[in-house]
Amino acid sequence: MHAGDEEGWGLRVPKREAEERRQDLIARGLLDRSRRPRADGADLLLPLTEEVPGAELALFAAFPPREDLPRHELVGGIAIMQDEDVAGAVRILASRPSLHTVVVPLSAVEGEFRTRSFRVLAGEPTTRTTVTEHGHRFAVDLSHAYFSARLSTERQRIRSLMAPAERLCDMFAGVGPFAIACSARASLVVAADLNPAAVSLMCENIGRNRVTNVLPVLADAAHLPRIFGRTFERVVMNLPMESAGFLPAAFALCRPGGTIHFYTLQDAEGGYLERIRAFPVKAVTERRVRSYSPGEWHAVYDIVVGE
Ligand SMILES: C[S@@+](CC[C@H](N)C(=O)[O-])C[C@H]1O[C@@H](n2cnc3c(N)ncnc32)[C@H](O)[C@@H]1O
Repeated sequence: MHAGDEEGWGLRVPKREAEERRQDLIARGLLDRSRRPRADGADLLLPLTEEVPGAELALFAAFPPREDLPRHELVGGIAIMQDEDVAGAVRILASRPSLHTVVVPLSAVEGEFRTRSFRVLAGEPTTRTTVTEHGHRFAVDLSHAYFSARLSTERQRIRSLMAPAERLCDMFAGVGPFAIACSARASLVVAADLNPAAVSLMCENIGRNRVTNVLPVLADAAHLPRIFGRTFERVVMNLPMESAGFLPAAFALCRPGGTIHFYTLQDAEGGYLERIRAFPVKAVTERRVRSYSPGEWHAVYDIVVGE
């Protein structure tokens, strides 16, 4: 026991399941984020905000107050800081047992592959980590392939819209998070990307998640209609800077009555409606996904394809 340790309810979980169980407790509002999980042999005790079935009383240390830490974003076991602050990075690393590395970006998200370069400020010298999202585990490498944890709600939204046994085409699939999140509802998911590193990580993720109906394709999305024809009930286009140029390919892939989810960056409500209505469209709805910069946001247009 250490000075400052306090008794509270905890849930004992095997260490190898800890990240998944932690996410589940977060989703149910039961994880006490003010206290540090405690290792006990092959188990981890996760601190709880209240007693739940199977909980036990244990001693937990308090985390240093979060407001004292420099701003950062978490992707799996990696914290991405905004500024190059080595002392701050060391404190961030010590603040959570699940973290292995703290990095700072050296560039914006750039190039055809939408990647960034990073400098490691603390911890293991790697940009590779594992992200757990709604029961799936994704291998990601921040400097070699695009991944954004902020799109997890959007992935679940698309999944919830799917009818059983749909054929889905993810035109810009990255390491496969949309494709794999939606695979349980689909008969077939074709998941394409131009970046060989992204497709290689996607293959790893297909294996890790024991998914058997995702077809990874290393290809330019513009070529997909010639390979697969107009065979899909749903098409995901997540290349927000340049998706509009691929609308002809998306309409050539999506069957009448099917839906295209067109993600784009815009600075005016309905900014892309005119371009979309140049195609056969039965209905279209628009939503804000997240803000990008002052006056600009990522939007998604859900387009029901007409005859
Ligand atoms: C914004 S990322 C989205 C990745 C993924 N959908 C996700 O949410 O993590 C866009 C992806 O499109 C890929 N890409 C860019 N141009 C492409 C093209 N012409 N055809 C296929 N993929 C492309 C990039 O390599 C990148 O992985």
